Amino acid sequence: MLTIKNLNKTYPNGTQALNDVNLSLEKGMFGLLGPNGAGKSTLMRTIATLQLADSGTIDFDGIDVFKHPGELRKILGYLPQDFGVYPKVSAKMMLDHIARVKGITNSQERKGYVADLLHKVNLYKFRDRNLGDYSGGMRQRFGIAQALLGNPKLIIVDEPTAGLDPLERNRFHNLLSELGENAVVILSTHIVDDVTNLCQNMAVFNEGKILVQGNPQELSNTLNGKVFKKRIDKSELETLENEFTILSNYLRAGQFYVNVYAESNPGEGFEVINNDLEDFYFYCINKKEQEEVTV
Ligand SMILES: Nc1ncnc2c1ncn2[C@@H]1O[C@H](COP(=O)(O)OP(=O)(O)OP(=O)(O)O)[C@@H](O)[C@H]1O
Repeated sequence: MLTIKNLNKTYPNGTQALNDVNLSLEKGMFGLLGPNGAGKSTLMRTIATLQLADSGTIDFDGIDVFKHPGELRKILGYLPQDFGVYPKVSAKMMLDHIARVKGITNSQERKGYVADLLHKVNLYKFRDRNLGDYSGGMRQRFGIAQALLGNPKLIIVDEPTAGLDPLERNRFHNLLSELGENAVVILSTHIVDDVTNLCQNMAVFNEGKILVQGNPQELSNTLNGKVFKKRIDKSELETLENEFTILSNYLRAGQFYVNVYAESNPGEGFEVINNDLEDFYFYCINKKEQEEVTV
């Protein structure tokens, strides 16, 4: 349904944010996972017709997105990374306004539609509260409501859970997971758990490039038996870095650990672990000097 071919973008300051991006997506939740500065927002904004690429094509259900941006906008729902709200306007009034802009001119129809949406994102109770008085999680749910206006076929959400507490994040996840049943949903994030929890399909993205694409569990499984953990003294880290492919270092209950990638047990003190998507993600990012990750 969404096909991106040979997409390139270099900003005037010389930063190459998109480097020959190719992607093919069908209905469902797709996770675009990458570190800060990888180029995720550039890709999201380009798909959402807010900026142009230097070269390449994007096709959604037969619409050439660069030639007919207006056609795409009719079926697009977009929650940008920096989603601002008018603080002195209520959720109900704001959604009503956006619905009118999106062409729902009949006021009775609009009223019912907005009420449905507010129920869906669990904000009906707070419909008359000013958006400026919403919590971060409520604002994000409002953001989803506005992105859902007009039953979009393509939904883009850019780093939506950063800053949400675990409860709000859960609520937000439940809401997002419903969307993938009827639309192509692209979730751009640097939070590995969001992708593990929500997505059937994902790509690791870094330095403007898709490093690998596939099912999160299957990708993670490719490292089975090859990730080893060791408790170390923090001072040993530098030496270990020269010797091994370190995926991550972290604290657990005040103790310092490293996760290492190796074909077989690298030696004393190391134990094989039940590796997860985070290990796979770090593995890909560490391999950044390579064109593509072989799985
Ligand atoms: N308007 C711009 N002009 C110049 N460089 C830009 C512009 N927008 C983004 N960049 C650069 O392009 C690269 C990709 O940025 P982008 O915001 O797309 O990444 P990202 O993956 O969304 O990062 P983050 O997770 O931090 O939001 C970065 O190096 C960034 O500094």
